[in-house]
Amino acid sequence: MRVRAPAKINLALLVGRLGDDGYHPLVNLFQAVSLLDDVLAAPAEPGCFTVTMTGESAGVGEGPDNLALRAARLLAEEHGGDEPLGVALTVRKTIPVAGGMAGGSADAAAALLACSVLWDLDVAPDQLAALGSRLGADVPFALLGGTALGTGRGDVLAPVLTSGTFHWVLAVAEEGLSTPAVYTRFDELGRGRRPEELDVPDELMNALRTGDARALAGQLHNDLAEAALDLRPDLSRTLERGRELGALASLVSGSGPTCAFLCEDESAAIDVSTQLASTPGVQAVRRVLGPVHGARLVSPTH
Ligand SMILES: C[C@](O)(CO)[C@H](O)COP(=O)(O)OP(=O)(O)OC[C@H]1O[C@@H](n2ccc(N)nc2=O)[C@H](O)[C@@H]1O
Ligand SMILES: Nc1ncnc2c1ncn2[C@@H]1O[C@H](COP(=O)(O)OP(=O)(O)OP(=O)(O)O)[C@@H](O)[C@H]1O
Repeated sequence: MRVRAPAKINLALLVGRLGDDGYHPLVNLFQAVSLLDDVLAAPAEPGCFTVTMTGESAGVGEGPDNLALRAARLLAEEHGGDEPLGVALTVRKTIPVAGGMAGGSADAAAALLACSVLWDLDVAPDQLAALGSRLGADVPFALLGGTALGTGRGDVLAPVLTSGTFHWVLAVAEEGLSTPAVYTRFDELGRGRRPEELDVPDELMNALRTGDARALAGQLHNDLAEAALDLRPDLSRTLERGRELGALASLVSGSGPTCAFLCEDESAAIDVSTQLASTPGVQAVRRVLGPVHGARLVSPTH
């Protein structure tokens, strides 16, 4: 079974004050984009769970902490019944590791879906999402895809209506950033919002509904950007460079350090992407579209 799952961009990320559970209440407007990881789930001896990482996966271990492996084990524990199960997973990564694009979450989501099909388990989508949220706050969105509003830890999702396709350019940084470290710096800066400040503006929802990239550009917002830039001041040069090159807006994706640039159309995105590649600190540039679907099975020949 082969499942493909998308990376995400946070169109709006509003962050409340740290809760007693160690998490922040969020208003998290996600969009899935066409940068995809692939997880292949092949039969293995009962009780045998393995993962092999391929592609751009430097720094990700193949041990018990691997998110795809944890997802498979969790699914077997909770829904596997009495028969011992096993799986040999192979992950092919294109989503940057520790890039603020939920790559680990995409792998976990893909592994949940691939194993549920491989093992022929009767698990409903909302049950998979519930398992996913135990693995990471971004996992339920990687299952759902599209454009969606996340509340709670970002894992309680409601789909959002959009028209057309948005053109994005991504600048992948040379080194990743740790999500907990960015949240900790956010706390140190004392920027947590009061509950009444956790709300998405109507203008943002309207821009998505009408597919108006210019209007959307004026509404993109990430509360974690200041903390990410504080840890990685070099990112401000990348953000600035994208705007100089004609992007409608630039933003840090989630906890960073990937920067996302919204472009008017395909030709503007080609211009931005070709010229951005030479910016110091930028390791790779990717041109992607959003929204795309969440984790889904692909035929073995793809
Ligand atoms: C920054 C985002 O990517 C935006 O979508 C997410 O909020 C992070 O999602 P994630 O990496 O799937 O998060 P998890 O793996 O569940 O948590 C990693 C760490 O991020 C912090 N965390 C995450 C989500 C949240 N609502 N509040 C938090 O404070 C916590 O320190 C947690 O220990
Ligand atoms: N299959 C996996 N793919 C990527 N990272 C994994 C995986 N399994 C475990 N990890 C670990 O998870 C951590 C976060 O990696 P990830 O690529 O998901 O970061 P991220 O995109 O910044 O996350 P997010 O945007 O959800 O906050 C890294 O320390 C990485 O080693």
